[in-house]
Amino acid sequence: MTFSTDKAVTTVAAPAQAGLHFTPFPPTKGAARDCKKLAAVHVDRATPGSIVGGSLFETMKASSPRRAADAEHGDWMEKHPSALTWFEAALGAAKGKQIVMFLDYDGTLSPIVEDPDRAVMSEEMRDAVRRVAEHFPTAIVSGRCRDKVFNFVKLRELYYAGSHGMDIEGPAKQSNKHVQANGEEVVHYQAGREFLPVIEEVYRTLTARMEAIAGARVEHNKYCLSVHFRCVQEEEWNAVEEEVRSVLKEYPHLKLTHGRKVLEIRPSIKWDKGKALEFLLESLGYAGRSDVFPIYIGDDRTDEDAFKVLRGMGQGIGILVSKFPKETAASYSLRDPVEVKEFLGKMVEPTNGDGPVKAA
Ligand SMILES: O=P(O)(O)OC[C@H]1O[C@H](O[C@H]2O[C@H](CO)[C@@H](O)[C@H](O)[C@H]2O)[C@H](O)[C@@H](O)[C@@H]1O
Repeated sequence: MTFSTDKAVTTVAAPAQAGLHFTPFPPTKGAARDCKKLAAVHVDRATPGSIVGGSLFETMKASSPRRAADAEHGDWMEKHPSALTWFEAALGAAKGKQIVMFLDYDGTLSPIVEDPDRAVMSEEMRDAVRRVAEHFPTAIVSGRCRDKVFNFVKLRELYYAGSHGMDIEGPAKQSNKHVQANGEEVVHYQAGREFLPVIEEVYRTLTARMEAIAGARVEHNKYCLSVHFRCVQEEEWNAVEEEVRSVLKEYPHLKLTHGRKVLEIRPSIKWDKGKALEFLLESLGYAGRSDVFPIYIGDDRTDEDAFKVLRGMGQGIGILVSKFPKETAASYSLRDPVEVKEFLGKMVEPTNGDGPVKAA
């Protein structure tokens, strides 16, 4: 079996020359979860003597970052050059245009850690994001629910698209305005509200089922759920998947995708991070304008929907955060959140007098 909705990411043709490329909740109880401690209370659910196989195991092996031979890595870097090394080229096409920044959270602004509740971002990163947002409209686009990602980022001036873009809010601009009870005008959008009771029901069922699998946990992200198996012994990954699939059989209007050691359950609606990017550009009054240059930085499969939208628009750049070659529709790459911070810092450095880009 394969994950039905986690579509294979488009492999993109190599740019002729690097640089000329595509200008083209509830919180868990108590303390941090420690994978080693959880492994110690591991209950063996694998069939004795069985070879671990099947979809999840195979898919994870296939999609997990892996070390590549130097030549393979070199080829990949030619297709997806470093946005730091090729900074001038990457941002050259933005000259005179309005940059709009889109930033994924986990693995992009914060390093991947075992306990999702502890994926905090550094003060230095917060400063870098704050400074970028002083110059360009900036949105955080995350699989986490909006409140949770806001509590990590804590910057009111940003737009937040939580639950994989299904729940969007930010300062009011051009369109999609909504007047709140306190009279404040905000950009506001919620897709799939009708799914909230179903998501709640599945959350309760899955949480109960996962109690039998050491290290597994279910995270409530309001419009979607994340079933984490980072702390589950590899032999049991299939058990996690089987439990999830057996529950989802009863819910044909929910779909299953996967990210970094996480299974993600969300409503089967045509809404994703790419749609959120389009919605935000429209809300800011930039829909259909050729003088806009969106930059999207993300590390995970769900970010590919946004990279593809940028490719389709032929405007802006997608930047994949990865140390290893991965299939991606992004044009450029950065190795890790440390490089993301550096890139954000460079974006607001004054260069050539008026800088490479038009300020917001
Ligand atoms: O769209 P994102 O902001 O990247 O959110 C995707 C998922 O991120 C989180 O899980 C991932 O990060 C955790 C903390 O580093 C890590 O423990 C986990 O293994 C990763 O998959 C978040 O907890 C999920 O709810 C998001 O769906």
